[in-house]
Amino acid sequence: LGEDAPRYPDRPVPDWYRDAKFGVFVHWGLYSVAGWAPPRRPGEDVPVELEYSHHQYAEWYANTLRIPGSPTAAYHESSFGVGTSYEDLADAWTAERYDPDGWMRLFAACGARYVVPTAKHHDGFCLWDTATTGFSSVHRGPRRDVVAELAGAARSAGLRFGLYYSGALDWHVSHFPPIRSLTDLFTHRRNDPAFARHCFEQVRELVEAHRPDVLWNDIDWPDSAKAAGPYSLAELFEHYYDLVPEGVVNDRWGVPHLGFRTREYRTETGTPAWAWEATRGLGASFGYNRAEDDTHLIDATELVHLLVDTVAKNGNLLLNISPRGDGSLPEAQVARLRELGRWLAAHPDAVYGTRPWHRHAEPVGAPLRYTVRPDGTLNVIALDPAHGDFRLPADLLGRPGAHWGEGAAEIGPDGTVVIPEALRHLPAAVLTLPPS
Ligand SMILES: CC(=O)NC[C@H]1N[C@@H](C)[C@@H](O)[C@@H](O)[C@@H]1O
Repeated sequence: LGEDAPRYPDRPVPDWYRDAKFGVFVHWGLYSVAGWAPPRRPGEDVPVELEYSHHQYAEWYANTLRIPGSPTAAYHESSFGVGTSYEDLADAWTAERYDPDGWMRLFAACGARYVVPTAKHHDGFCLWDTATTGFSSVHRGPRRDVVAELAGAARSAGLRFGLYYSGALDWHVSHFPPIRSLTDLFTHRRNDPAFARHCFEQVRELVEAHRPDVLWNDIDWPDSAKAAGPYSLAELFEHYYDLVPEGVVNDRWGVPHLGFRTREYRTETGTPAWAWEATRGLGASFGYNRAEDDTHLIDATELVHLLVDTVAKNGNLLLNISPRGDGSLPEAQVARLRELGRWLAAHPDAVYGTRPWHRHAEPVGAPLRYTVRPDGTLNVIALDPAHGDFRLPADLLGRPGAHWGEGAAEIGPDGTVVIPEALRHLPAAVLTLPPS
């Protein structure tokens, strides 16, 4: 790092974050009004040359719409007529069914411990009462300070409140051709001091007004803010941590300062020593996509397995929900969240407050995952109880006091563990072993 490289703080990830394990991401914005992208089922891919013209992320609508011949361009024209711009949609956004308290009570009931809504996505539309632009939900459309309402509702529901911010892309104040490749993603973006100041001032407004427990920046931050000086990122971090001592940031700022690392639609292979977060939508998009149906969404059992696997690997799961433009929540998405919440409510000690064991799973054999409670109790989580009994690994044989939730477990001399009939319908069954 050159001599003008600023000094960044070195801070541990706070325990509240590591104990929380499960958060809800909320991608809601102007893009939710159109709410369309080419739907994609799990495992389906498109050739790399179509990656951007057929982008599955509906929140990329403003970019995809500008790619000539894209399905989104056709959808836009047929839905809104030739000559209607993306930004014209701001005045069509009424959010008439938006219920911040209802959202947050639902997320808390589904076992989330923190929530991260989008304050500004790549389209540049701000969801808070900002002095930096008139392109906001206070000046246009809903005419509501969405972020303020969500912050109040989240904390009333007992949730930690974080904010997503698009630090690299703001298509409202940039004038590039549409992004059509990964190369464009890094060249069609502003890095100039004026933009760096714009981003600094926007995030400072959010920090000072709402003291977010998480600052979730996306993609990168303007390069000119990465040297020492006014409106620098180092100054912004210092201000943030002064106001929010238990605050935590992610790893997408493009500087040698991070809190938790992020994996988007991906997982870690093993158990990293550092705190990390797996994030994904319930379908293939973060923003609402009206073209998605039940068959495009992860199913509830897979969701439980995703959470358990992530936690066993020292991660958190930040699971996204995509409200419609009117503020209602897609029923199929809510159903999956509730199913996950039911499992979590029955097995809280298998997840919350745990830390990884020395291995997260078995290399071969029954699909087991391990987590350790603060008192040293080992949770042996069977991911597929319907397929019946499994064998305890050798290093767990003979440990006394094995228990299922309600009763002692039956373990044969060869380690065979009989899964009680009553547990075989669950997405996962939890056997506990007292500290050895
Ligand atoms: C890996 C990466 O930079 N992803 C950017 C991606 N992040 C998602 C959480 C959504 O907000 C996408 O719209 C965004 O482009």
